[in-house]
Amino acid sequence: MPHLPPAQGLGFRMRPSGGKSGRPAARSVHGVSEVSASWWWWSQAPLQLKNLPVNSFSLEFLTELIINLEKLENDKTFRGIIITSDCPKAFSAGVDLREICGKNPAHYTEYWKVLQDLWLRLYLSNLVLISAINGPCAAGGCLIPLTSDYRILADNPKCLIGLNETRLGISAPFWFKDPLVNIIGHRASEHALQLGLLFPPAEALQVGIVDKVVPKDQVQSTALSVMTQWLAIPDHARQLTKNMIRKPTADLLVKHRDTDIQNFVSFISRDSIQKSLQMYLAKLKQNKD
Ligand SMILES: CCCCC/C=C\C/C=C\CCC/C=C/C(=O)SCCNC(=O)CCNC(=O)[C@H](O)C(C)(C)COP(=O)(O)OP(=O)(O)OC[C@H]1O[C@@H](n2cnc3c(N)ncnc32)[C@H](O)[C@@H]1OP(=O)(O)O
Repeated sequence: MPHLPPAQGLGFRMRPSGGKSGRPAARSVHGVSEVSASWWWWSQAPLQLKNLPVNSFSLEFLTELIINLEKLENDKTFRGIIITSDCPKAFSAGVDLREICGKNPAHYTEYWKVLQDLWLRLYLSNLVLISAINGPCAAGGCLIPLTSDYRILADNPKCLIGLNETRLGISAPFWFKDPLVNIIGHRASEHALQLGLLFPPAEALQVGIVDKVVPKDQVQSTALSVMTQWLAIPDHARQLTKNMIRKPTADLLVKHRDTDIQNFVSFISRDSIQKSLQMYLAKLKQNKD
């Protein structure tokens, strides 16, 4: 892991709500983020993503997320995580475009490798992962939902979800496409991916990219109730089954990850792509005004 300087506004929060176990809240500060590990409910941890303003995946944020997931995975008292956003504007805006614009090939290589690491850790996690999606998530912003076991989306027209890469003039990586195919099927994925569809809640539910749509103020309580159902299953049986179903998909990335990195680095280093990225970033800033 690279050494990371302290940063403000970056972190993950595990919010206490009068935990049933009676355990005292543990609070520790690590490098870039403050992690307050408390018990909210027996063996489930709410993980709130907070990289203001839009939870874009900076290298630093990705690295911290991986470290925190590893800690939860190794802490045998946790059996599941509810992942949500603590940023009002988005669940996640995906790849942080500043990480892939105006940097050098070594940086792009490291960035893509860490993004792959996060995907692998999530996709093969032994924990029950539930995405409580309380904001928009486009393209790379779908990484966490697509690698989760269950997705709950807030019923708000701003909460668009989907792999819209083609609309940005790029193609989704195969390891984004594969989980989508596994979730919504081949034909629906062809349609969604080629057209770069971003689904509003009702359509997202219909196509199956999310499992439930509920009013925004019920996303957390619904996630808790779904988690209770999943935790009623013995861990070892559920984990073996999850692994059996997901391993072939994960193995594809493991096998092809070096080639995938090379392809990404050579693509992103092109002058034409760098120019498009600069224009897209400028457009995002203009839209704000
Ligand atoms: C030509 C484009 C090419 C893009 C990629 C090229 C190559 C990559 C190759 C392969 C990767 C494939 C797989 C993954 C791809 C991705 O994830 S690409 C990123 C996809 N995400 C987006 O396009 C989301 C863009 N953002 C938005 O749509 C909106 O910001 C929003 C999340 C809906 C929130 O809207 P709003 O509430 O109106 O907030 P603002 O638009 O004002 O945004 C606030 C600030 O956040 C900055 N920002 C937004 N998204 C990103 C981002 N992805 N990376 C970095 N920064 C981002 C935005 O500029 C604002 O900044 P300032 O406050 O103005 O400084």
